[in-house]
Amino acid sequence: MVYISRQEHFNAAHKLYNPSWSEERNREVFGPCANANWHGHNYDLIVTVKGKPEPETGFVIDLKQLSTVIRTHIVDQVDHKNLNLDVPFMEGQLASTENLVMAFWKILQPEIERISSARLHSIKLYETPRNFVEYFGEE
Ligand SMILES: Nc1nc2c(c(=O)[nH]1)N=C([C@H](O)[C@H](O)COP(=O)(O)OP(=O)(O)OP(=O)(O)O)CN2
Repeated sequence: MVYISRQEHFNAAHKLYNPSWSEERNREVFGPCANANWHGHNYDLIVTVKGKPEPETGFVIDLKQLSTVIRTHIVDQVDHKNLNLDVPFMEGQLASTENLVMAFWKILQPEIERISSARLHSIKLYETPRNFVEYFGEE
């Protein structure tokens, strides 16, 4: 089994805010991340798939095709957007890094299976160079 990864990048605005809480509670829990006028991040997204290299190509998956899938279904939907307001698949969810990777998994898994016999292994999302989340599809 070989694990192969593609990294993509996007910029997006958000705030961490629970609408069922008071302003004070949001400020207490989320601090400056609850700022009413939003803040932005330069996100780095790393998608890893696993499989056996195909004898005819030596590829587990064509990285160009993997990049196209990630860009079309994720990056184009979130880049230069407000994650709380502009992204239908995040509607009603807190725009945390954890919730983003889980939403990305639901979208990418079937798309990767459609183009390849490789399987999605993990999604890693850097919100800042020091804050990142990795998800393996477990419920
Ligand atoms: N469990 C989570 N905790 C936090 C998340 C998150 O998505 N999940 N998000 C945030 C903020 O949005 C953001 O990541 C915090 O930014 P910041 O404090 O500026 O982090 P930096 O790494 O840039 O700065 P340091 O100085 O290293 O703290 C908060 N928590």
